[in-house]
Amino acid sequence: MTQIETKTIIKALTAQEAADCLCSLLEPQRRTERVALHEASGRVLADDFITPFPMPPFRRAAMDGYAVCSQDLVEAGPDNPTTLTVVGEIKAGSGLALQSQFQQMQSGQRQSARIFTGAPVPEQWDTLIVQEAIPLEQRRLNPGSIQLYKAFRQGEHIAEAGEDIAAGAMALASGKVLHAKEIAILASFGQAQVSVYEKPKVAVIPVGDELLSPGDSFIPYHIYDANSYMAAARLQELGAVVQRFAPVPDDVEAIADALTLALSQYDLIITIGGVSVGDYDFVAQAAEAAGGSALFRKVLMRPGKPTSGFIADNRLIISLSGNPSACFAGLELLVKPTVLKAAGYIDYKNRFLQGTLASGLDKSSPFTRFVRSIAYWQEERLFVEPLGRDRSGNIAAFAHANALAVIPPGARGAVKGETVSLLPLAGF
Ligand SMILES: Nc1nc2c(c(=O)[nH]1)N[C@H]1C(S)=C(S)[C@@H](COP(=O)(O)OP(=O)(O)OC[C@H]3O[C@@H](n4cnc5c(N)ncnc54)[C@H](O)[C@@H]3O)O[C@H]1N2
Ligand code: MOO
Repeated sequence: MTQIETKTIIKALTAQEAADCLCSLLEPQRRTERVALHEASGRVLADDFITPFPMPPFRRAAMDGYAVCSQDLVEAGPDNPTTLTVVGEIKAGSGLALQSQFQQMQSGQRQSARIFTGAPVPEQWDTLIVQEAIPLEQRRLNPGSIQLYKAFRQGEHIAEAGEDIAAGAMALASGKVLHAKEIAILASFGQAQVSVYEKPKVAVIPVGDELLSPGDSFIPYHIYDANSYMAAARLQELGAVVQRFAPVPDDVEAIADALTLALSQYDLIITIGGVSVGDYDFVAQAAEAAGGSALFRKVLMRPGKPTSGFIADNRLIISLSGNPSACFAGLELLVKPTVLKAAGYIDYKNRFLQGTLASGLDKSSPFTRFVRSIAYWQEERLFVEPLGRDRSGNIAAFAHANALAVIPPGARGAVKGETVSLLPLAGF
């Protein structure tokens, strides 16, 4: 991570600026490991993959039919059938013996071979005629020869060695996320293992005297810690290894101790709660006690205004608000791009879409609002419908939301039919 000059610290940023600030301070992931190909899904490729051989690896049949020399057929026509002798059969998996078997063949001898999709095509033949071009009856009655009534385009239905990917080509660049199709490419080249970036290790520290962990006996006027579970689940989806800490009480020393421990073992630290302006909001003090300096102490967004960023020991601490919706917004807007970058993604920034507001919002806000909404397509237009009941402490709208609608700051809110940006969420 790059060293920060304390004098350039900015205290309040927009959500985009805060995400950019965090990402700019992260060095790209460098630690790598080798994993079995069948366990590589979702991982990020650490080295460019240079092909060790061409693909296809050999000249092969793309259809079931007959291998022929196109030259033998140049004079074939409706009134001038040309007969070729079928001298053998080649199927997929036919080995080297095949090459010698057909070595003697030359063009002009009017010879062909029965051949099947995926089989190697010996050099002597340059064209494949699909079996449908020859009547079934004729093939059955006389499998030893074929009669043709027209010429065929040279090279038809033959896949040349390397026509898909040449040997020595960069088939996949480092930073590529390995999904099914990338894994298919690596498997095609016989790679049983692949070098990927290590998953970033992230600590999640919930803070608050009121917090119980799921499974604890209920205590009146306490609440169950929902946010650290939400954060851990999201971080895992994003490719991180997560350690969820037990809730830490509202105590500077206890929070600072948890941060110090986390800073010694994890790449990135997420705290939740205790970051606003109340007398018992100690996260900022604790971050400083643990050696951190503030990058920003407010994000100009709703929900999630108290979201803060710190840097300590060249590691980032992202402090999310305790209100579940605020925590959620912070996860999507700030933590997601940061973790993706930490995981080695090249393309880690959030992508916003444009949609039409399906209903108006007359709530004003001095900051940009990120409103839990349902986005849907109708007649090729993208609409976005705010879900309402969007108080930051509420959780009911979570289950339905598949987007955050971005409502610009201002006194008037937004009107139905207005074009707004939206951030797609899981389920869109
Ligand atoms: N006088 C002011 N008060 C508040 C302001 C302000 O500007 N002036 N900002 C408000 C805003 S906006 C928010 S958001 C909250 C955020 O406060 P914190 O981030 O410090 O969060 P807490 O106070 O610790 O908790 C808020 C709320 O969320 C519940 N919570 C906390 N942790 C969890 C968890 N892990 N799982 C589920 N729920 C959690 C907590 O019990 C509170 O109800 O501050 C406003 N106040
Ligand atoms: O900014 Mo707070 O996160 O709205 O409730």
